[in-house]
Amino acid sequence: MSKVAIVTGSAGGLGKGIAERLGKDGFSVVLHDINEALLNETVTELKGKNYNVIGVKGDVSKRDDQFNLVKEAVDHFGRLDVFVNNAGIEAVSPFLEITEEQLNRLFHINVNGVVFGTQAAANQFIKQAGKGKIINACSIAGHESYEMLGTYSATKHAVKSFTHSAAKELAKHQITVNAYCPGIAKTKMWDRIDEEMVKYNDDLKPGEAFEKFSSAIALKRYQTPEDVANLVSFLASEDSDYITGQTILTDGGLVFR
Ligand SMILES: NC(=O)C1=CN([C@@H]2O[C@H](COP(=O)(O)OP(=O)(O)OC[C@H]3O[C@@H](n4cnc5c(N)ncnc54)[C@H](O)[C@@H]3O)[C@@H](O)[C@H]2O)C=CC1
Ligand SMILES: CC(=O)C(C)=O
Repeated sequence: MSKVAIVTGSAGGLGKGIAERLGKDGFSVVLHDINEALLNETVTELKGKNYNVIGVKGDVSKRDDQFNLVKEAVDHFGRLDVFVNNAGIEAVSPFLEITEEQLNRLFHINVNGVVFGTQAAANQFIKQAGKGKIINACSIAGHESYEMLGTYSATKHAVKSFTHSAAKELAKHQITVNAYCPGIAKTKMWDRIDEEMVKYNDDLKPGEAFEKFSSAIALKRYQTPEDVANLVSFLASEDSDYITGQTILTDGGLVFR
């Protein structure tokens, strides 16, 4: 029986790249997203490449949706081995303009989502007599706090903290909890960040915020979903069995810790 992985927010962007890589690694993969139309498209695309995948629509910020996601995975594939808390959203604004709505929206999805996903996956791993891997999307913004991305950076610092505490508590079940911390990847998320940064700075033209951030990368190229998937593939494999509670940077040399 092949191993089973769930990847949240995998209809597009980094999540899609991770789902495809885990499929290539031999996992049966449950794709999950709030965007049902895009999710269906991606599931069809990956099935066309002969990966063993299904799609489940849901919202990571809703605890019931996360438990339902794990149930659907187990009903369909019989077990669960890896849960990737990938879904996340951004917000761009000066600190003095951060609103209650922005704080609630980002924390609900980026932080509550990771907590609920971890709880749902860990419950299943414990039912299966332990062992399992939880892998969270953190960011360079979980190590460094960025101007105009204050709320987003705070949520990623919270992801780092929950990665540490969950790793400590779940280790007795042989469950590992780690996080990948990407740098600057050209997904829809960065298209939106770039667009918003232009609105707040008359000197910036479209594309320039992305270029400015990217130009500081030591390896001199922006990140692809495959770069991120390489690290997640390792964290999902037995080669990472002795690693837990780590938030690992994959950023081409941008933030040095
Ligand atoms: N793109 C980048 O440069 C970086 C991204 N990250 C993190 O990587 C993760 C993926 O980012 P990207 O692929 O760039 O974003 P993206 O915006 O391109 O894709 C995110 C996916 O998550 C889905 N999603 C959004 N809210 C959801 C919800 N409530 N429930 C379920 N699905 C939902 C979206 O529909 C979309 O398909 C995020 O957690 C992000 O914070 C971290 C560092 C850098
Ligand atoms: C999008 C992101 O994670 C950044 C700017 O670090």
